Amino acid sequence: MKLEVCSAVCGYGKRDVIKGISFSVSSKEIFCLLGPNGVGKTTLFKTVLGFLKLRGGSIKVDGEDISQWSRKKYAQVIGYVPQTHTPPFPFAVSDVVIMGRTAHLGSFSTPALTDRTIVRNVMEELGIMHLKDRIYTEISGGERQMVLIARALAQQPQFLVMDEPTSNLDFGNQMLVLRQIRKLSSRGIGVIMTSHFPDHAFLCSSKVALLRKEGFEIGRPDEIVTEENLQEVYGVSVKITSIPVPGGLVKACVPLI
Ligand SMILES: Nc1ncnc2c1ncn2[C@@H]1O[C@H](COP(=O)(O)OP(=O)(O)OP(=O)(O)O)[C@@H](O)[C@H]1O
Repeated sequence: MKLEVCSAVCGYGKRDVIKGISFSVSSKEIFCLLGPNGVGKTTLFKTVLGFLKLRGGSIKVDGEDISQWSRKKYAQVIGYVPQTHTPPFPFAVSDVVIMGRTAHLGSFSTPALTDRTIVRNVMEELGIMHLKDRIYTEISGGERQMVLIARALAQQPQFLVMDEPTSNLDFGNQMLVLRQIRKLSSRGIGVIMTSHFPDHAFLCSSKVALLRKEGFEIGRPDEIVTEENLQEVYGVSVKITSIPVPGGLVKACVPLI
């Protein structure tokens, strides 16, 4: 499947935040959006997910304009891991994850054994089974992040939109999530994610967009995540090095502070 964003304009009120961005994400691709705070990454995500009205251009999945899709159809195709989430009720963690199955249930049906099995499998895979009976509002920020990822995976979408999926996580859980993202893409899911760590683009993405206050640049990680671009966009001097690891070389950014 292919998700195409063509000349999209996104924003609020009278202000266009993103002007005319175009990119595509296919099954198995991991597209990483980088850019400073406030540049419009979340705004773009909310527009792709249909939470904000597209102000220009089009968004298509396999050539079909998605602007008229129902919420249920969106949820069947595109999963979302938001940056933060505060539920109105003190749900048990397993109930939050099972909400990911909503898009697959009929109007009056309750989750079946298959839904519960899917939920158990994703929670086991993410190593959060021990949280299943805890109250979601009483767990840590990082634990919540893992629960939100589990909820999106339980949805079994074709595309996964992840807004800073590693933001609250400790180093071990960051790598667990990046590994999980790679695994999902190898299973056929197209992933669009944001990160504040350029290294994450090297570690798992196949394509990168670097958003600036004015404009953007899209390409392969090694074309976009360069010392010049990082200096220009973040105002930080960075040395990019290649490190030999089993199976090849991996690039890493070392800030010169
Ligand atoms: N609901 C809103 N109404 C009006 N303006 C908004 C709203 N939400 C965000 N903005 C503005 O839109 C711009 C882009 O915000 P956005 O949250 O998309 O940035 P971001 O790149 O995701 O930032 P961060 O990296 O800090 O999460 C900012 O100037 C922000 O102040």
